[in-house]
Amino acid sequence: MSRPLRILLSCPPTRRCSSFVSRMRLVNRLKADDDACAAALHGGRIFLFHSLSPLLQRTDRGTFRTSALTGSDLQSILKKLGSDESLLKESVLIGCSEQNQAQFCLDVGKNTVNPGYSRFWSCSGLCSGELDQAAVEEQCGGTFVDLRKAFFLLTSAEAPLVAKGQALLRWHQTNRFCSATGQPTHRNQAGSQRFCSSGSAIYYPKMSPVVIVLVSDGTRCLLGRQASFPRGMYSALAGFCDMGETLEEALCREVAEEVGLEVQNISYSSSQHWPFPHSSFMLGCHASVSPAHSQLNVDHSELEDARWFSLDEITCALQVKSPPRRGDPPVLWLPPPHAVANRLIREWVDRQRRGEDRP
Ligand SMILES: NC(=O)C1=CN([C@@H]2O[C@H](COP(=O)(O)OP(=O)(O)OC[C@H]3O[C@@H](n4cnc5c(N)ncnc54)[C@H](OP(=O)(O)O)[C@@H]3O)[C@@H](O)[C@H]2O)C=CC1
Ligand SMILES: [Mg+2]
Repeated sequence: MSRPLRILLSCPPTRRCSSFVSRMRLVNRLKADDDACAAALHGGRIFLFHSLSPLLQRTDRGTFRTSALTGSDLQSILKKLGSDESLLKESVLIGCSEQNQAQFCLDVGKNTVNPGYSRFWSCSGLCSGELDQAAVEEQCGGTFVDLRKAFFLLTSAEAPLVAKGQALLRWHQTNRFCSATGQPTHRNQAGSQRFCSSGSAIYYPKMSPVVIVLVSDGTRCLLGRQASFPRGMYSALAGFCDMGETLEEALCREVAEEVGLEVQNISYSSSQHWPFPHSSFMLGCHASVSPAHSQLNVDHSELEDARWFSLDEITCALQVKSPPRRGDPPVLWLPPPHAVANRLIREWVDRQRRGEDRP
């Protein structure tokens, strides 16, 4: 039996660690030490997924929150459902709470079937088999909700947690073979790495870098929509970075490709992990064009439409709380508060109100 983690992981007695530092060190240690990570599972909190949909609970106020079980509670539930502890060990580490409790995600749906999933605990095909969704929901008192819906039902504190968990679970489910040798890969206990069984390669979870930019001409901001967006929704321009590009190069290329403009005055705002459709690392920026060079030439193979919007139009759109329904009059709808696009738009509005963005 391992020593209690709090002792194992504490800072040297002469130096007091801040709680942030000790949490980061706890996570780092659990990634490196399979035994410590397996021990942490029992006292940790585990967020359940079924076929990549997170388990949510409805609160008394009708809102939704994530539902995390302790390792021991989950163990009893798994036992009741005819499963065993080896399924618990397929959990992946996603972080650590402010109370220094390790946080994990576990998919009990059909994608978990992966004989030899763990490097240290051999599993037969059966032990990592799918659990019945309705039976798990009943035992846990929650509902598995598609991530696209769940992400926007949760608060901005909880949404990134399930997004990260789903992205990590998805990465494991789609990286079971080494792309160099074709051999199966195996994970460490935390799920922060996969190893080729031939010993020739280590793989780490990946995100694709995406630049997202709100272009301003001083009094208006530029938003575009793809045909696949929900009705009425426009967002900041975005695009995947090409191999070898800087953030600035990717930004200038994307704007040139999509709307035919040359931007200047690029400034970085903030970033976010975006789980849709796969894992992207969104790098949010502002940029500008002069009003004399704001004529759009939209590439309709990329965007259904792109337009300049005034401060009044954006201010009204920020008040719209739900997407327009079929039959409703056309209304501009902006990406929801969790999206970095929304943050860029709000920053632009603030700057306009302070008169900072005008030419
Ligand atoms: N969080 C937020 O606020 C927002 C997030 N986004 C996200 O930004 C992402 C990128 O925006 P989008 O305008 O679609 O990007 P792009 O303008 O780069 O166009 C997407 C196309 O680029 C190609 N592509 C190149 N590299 C990749 C890669 N690594 N992964 C996937 N496709 C690639 C694909 O073309 P092909 O299919 O022809 O191969 C794809 O259809 C989207 O996933 C979107 O969800 C967008 C707006 C707001
Ligand atoms: Mg794009």
